[in-house]
Parts: sequence; structure tokens; C-alpha cells
Amino acid sequence: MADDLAPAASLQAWWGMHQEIDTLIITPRDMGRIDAAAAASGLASYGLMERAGQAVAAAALRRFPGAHRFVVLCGPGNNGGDGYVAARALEAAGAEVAVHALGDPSALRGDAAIALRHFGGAPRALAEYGPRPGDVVVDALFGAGLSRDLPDEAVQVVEAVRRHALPVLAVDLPSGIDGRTGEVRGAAFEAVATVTFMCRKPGHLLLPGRTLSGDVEVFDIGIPGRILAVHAGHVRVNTPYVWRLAEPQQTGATHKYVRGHLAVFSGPATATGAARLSAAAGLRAGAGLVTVLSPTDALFANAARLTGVMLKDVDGEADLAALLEDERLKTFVLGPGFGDAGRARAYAGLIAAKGRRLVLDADGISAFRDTPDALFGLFAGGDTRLVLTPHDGEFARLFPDLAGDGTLSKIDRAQKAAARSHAAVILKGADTVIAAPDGRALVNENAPPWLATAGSGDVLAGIVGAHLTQGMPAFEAAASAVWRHGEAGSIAGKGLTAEDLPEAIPPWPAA
Ligand SMILES: NC(=O)C1=CN([C@@H]2O[C@H](COP(=O)(O)OP(=O)(O)OC[C@H]3O[C@@H](n4cnc5c(N)ncnc54)[C@H](OP(=O)(O)O)[C@@H]3O)[C@@H](O)[C@H]2O)[C@@H](O)CC1
Ligand SMILES: Nc1ncnc2c1ncn2[C@@H]1O[C@H](COP(=O)(O)OP(=O)(O)O)[C@@H](O)[C@H]1O
Ligand SMILES: [K+]
Repeated sequence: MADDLAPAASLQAWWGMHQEIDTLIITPRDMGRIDAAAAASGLASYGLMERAGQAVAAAALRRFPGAHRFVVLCGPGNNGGDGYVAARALEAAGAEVAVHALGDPSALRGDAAIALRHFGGAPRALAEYGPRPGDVVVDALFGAGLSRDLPDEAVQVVEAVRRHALPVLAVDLPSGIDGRTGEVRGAAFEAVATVTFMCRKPGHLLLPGRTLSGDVEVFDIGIPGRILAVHAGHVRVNTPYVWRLAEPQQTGATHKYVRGHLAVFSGPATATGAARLSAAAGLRAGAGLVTVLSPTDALFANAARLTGVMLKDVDGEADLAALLEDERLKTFVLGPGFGDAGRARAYAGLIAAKGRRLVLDADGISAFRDTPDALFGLFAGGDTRLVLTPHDGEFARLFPDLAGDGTLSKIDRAQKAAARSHAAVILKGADTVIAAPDGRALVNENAPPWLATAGSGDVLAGIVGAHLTQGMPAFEAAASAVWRHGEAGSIAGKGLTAEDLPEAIPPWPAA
């Protein structure tokens, strides 16, 4: 996907400020380009392999001091080459080492053939490997070059290693994980740890690859940062480094209207809690004022439970149209607990027509399941004013073709959805991806699993709304909201309920 986008000069400049190597996520294809560029610049490619293999051996010795035997499984490409270097280094350190190769080692080419020659031993066939207690498996079968499902021979070894519960140290990626998508191709090792080189790949961050990679160590094998930067696409890890320059500034002249007014639509009398969760989160996340806009039948239910948040009777399009005359009301959250699909569509239309910003979540998203293009048309043109916050199910309602396309990674899906909808898209999950219409995308990694609790998404929508109403650009507002939501989950801790989250939203990290 990244390649289909011709980055505008401004976008290149934007990423130019965000080239911290720690935040780069590089696809296997771009990594191939980086290798080629490194070689073209005069860097000896075998030197890169040598450093890679040495780093793997060092990690193996450090992590598994009690290993009886290191079993290095080597594949037919450069991943296997790294394995031969590691095997030689482990032997040199005095460890017991067994090497098994997939395919005919004499067919190895290039750097991998050199690595085998330096190793000097004769690898045994993969099928001859018999797991023993005390074995530590160094998985160098396939890395970035995996291009199809694992061959049967490799699947059998994966299964045998799992049956014997042997620890696995993966080289670059656990074999079987697709580095571009994080998906399992047929079968995959489950690694205790993975040693990768220069930067993480999507497969280390997207599920299930994230889980199967274990601890990921990123080792610098000496490719210059300038070469990485030139060939890095538009994908980064969601860290404050990426959006800190867009954080709202608090100055002495700040007053509550400068900090922005956020409005959250409530559902009917029987479904008001979700909107209050969003509203409470919005206030805590920095909106100067927050108002719950409630249908008449739900006013008492809301009034009984609101303090810092204000309440207003909005029961239909005429009421909303009148309210939109107040220019200070800049941002709306529509969807949590909302229920009424027809009304949700009408409200979104009015908000768009008046040039306001909208966080569309939950029922607000589902309301457009039959007419997604109508939604996307509402917010086309100009600055990005719409943030969509779907989980996978809601995503499939608006973008059924993208959801059903098994060739796309979660990053690809979010990027394509953002471009189509003219929205910043937060595609939620344990590996939430945030994407902008211009192709930028971030993968989030700070959310603890106990954040998966009813109402947690409502809190996120409120935080996004608070950031938007303080004037942050949509993509940065969305990304920083996902990050603060994740931090709140860690601060509130295991066993949290969504009610605990607003209180736990942390201050902005120091810029
Ligand atoms: N800069 C860096 O990061 C550096 C990276 N380095 C290392 O290089 C690794 C990438 O090497 P790589 O490109 O040779 O790919 P790799 O994963 O070894 O596999 C390719 C081979 O497997 C084959 N093949 C693929 N799928 C298959 C299947 N299902 N079943 C059977 N065969 C299959 C494929 O055959 P083909 O598809 O061409 O038929 C080809 O022969 C990278 O992960 C890292 O460890 C370091 O050495 C130095 C610097
Ligand atoms: N396993 C997980 N680990 C971390 N965060 C998760 C996990 N599962 C879900 N989340 C997060 O929890 C939130 C759930 O939101 P959502 O699916 O809308 O639920 P709800 O509608 O109950 O609020 C999202 O922010 C999502 O990214
Ligand atoms: K591997």
C-alpha cells in the first residue's frame, strides 16, 4: 500500500521529523530495498549477515544459559545464512550445537553459501531432528523471505517442537509468520524471543505475529540510519514521539472555551451510560467543557448522574440545527449507546454540513452500513474532520470488501479505509492501527489486555473528541487518544472497569 501513495512534499517533511529508528516499522519488501541500497553504497552484505548471526548467538547464550544443546534449524535463504553464522559462534563459545537444514545446503547461494562454508560442518536433514529435553531451538528457517505456506517438513518440526514444549529463539521472525501481515502461513513457531535487525517489521506488531514473536530484540547490524530513512514507508509505532509536536498548548491565556467544547450524544433512557463514559473521558482528557446532548426521555436518567459534565435537551434535527448556531461547539461524539440509526445519519449530515468535527463510533458507524459512501461524501474535501473508531465487526459494516480481502494486512486495511472515507481511522483491537487519509499509519502497542472490557471503546471515543476539540489535527488527535487510553488501562490496572478509565487518563507526556 505504502508504495501506491505518492507522498506529498508536506507528508515527506512530516515523516522527516519522525525518523527515530525505534519507531520505524519496515515491511519485508522495503527491508529488501534497504539491503540493496546498503550494498550499493559499498557496505559488504556478508558483514551484515555475520553481525546478524553473532547477535543471535549472543542472545541465545544470554537467554538460555542452562541449554543442554542448541539446535539450529537453517532454511534455504539468508535467514538460514544467519543460522549458520550463529551455529559457528555458538560452537566457538563451547556450546553443544546441532544443525539441521531444510532442503539441500549445497544449493545455498550468495552470503548464505559463504556462511555455510565458514561454519564448515555438514548439516543434517531437517526430518532427522529428534527433539530432546534441554534443547533450545534456534529457528533460522524463514524470515523476511517467506513467500508461501510453510512446507510440510517444516510444519512437522513446528509441531514436534511445540509437543515437546521446547523454547525457541527466532531469527528475524518466527518461521511461518508473514512479516508483512503478522498472519500465520500454515503453521508457525511460538518463540520465547525473536532477534530482528535494524527495525521491527509489521509481523512483529500485528496479531498473531506479535504474540508468537515473544520478546523482540532489535539489533543494529550497521545499516546507516540515512538509508533506512529514505526507504522507510509511512508506518510507525504509536509513540508520543510521533505526535508530541501537535499536543495542545496550555498558556496563561487559556480559558475553557479555548480548550474547546465537546458534545456527546446520549442514547435513549435505557442506554445512557455509554455517552456518560465518553463525556467523562472527554472532560478528563482536556476538553474545556463537555455537554451531553440527550433525548427528552433520557434527561432525568442523565441528570441524576452528571456533575462536571453539562446536559442539554436535543431531541431531533431541529434542536441540533439550533444548537449548531453556537460556533463554540466544535466537536461531537456520536454513536456510543445511541441506538437510532436514522437519527444518527441525520445528525452526522448536519454536523458535516456545518463544518464541525465528528467522532463516529459504535451505533453511529453501524447506522451507515447500507450507505457508507453517503457518509464518506459528507466529510470529503478540506481538512480531515471525521474520526472513525471501528472494531473489526464495525469495520466490516463500512468496508466489507477490505475486511474480506485476505491479502491485506491490518495496516493496509486501515490505510485504504482512511483514504476512502476521508477520515482518520482507528481500527481497534489489541493491535490497534491508526491511519490517515494521506497514507500515514501507526500501530499501537501500549494497551494492556484488560482494556478489553465493556465501555472501554466509549472512553476512547471521548478522548478522541477532547483532542479534536482542542484543535489537534485528526490523525494526531486519534493516535494520541489511543496511546493515552492504553496508558490509562495500565494505570487503572488489571480488573479495571470502564468507569475506572477516565480517572486514570494520564497527563500529556512531557514534550
Ligand atoms: N538487512 C537485513 O535485515 C538483513 C537480513 N538478513 C537475513 O536475511 C533474511 C531474508 O533472507 P531471504 O530474503 O533470503 O529470505 P528467507 O526468509 O531466508 O527465505 C527465502 C528463501 O526461502 C524460500 N521460501 C520462501 N518461502 C518458502 C516456503 N513457504 N517454502 C519453501 N521455501 C520457501 C525462498 O525460495 P523462493 O520463494 O525464491 O522459491 C528463498 O529460497 C532475513 O530474514 C534475515 O534473517 C541478514 O542476513 C543480513 C541483513
Ligand atoms: N486484547 C486487547 N488488548 C488491548 N486492548 C484491547 C484488547 N481488546 C480490545 N482492546 C481495546 O479495548 C477497546 C474496546 O473497544 P470496543 O470494542 O469498542 O468495546 P466497547 O464497545 O465494549 O467499548 C478498544 O480500544 C480496543 O482497542
Ligand atoms: K526464522
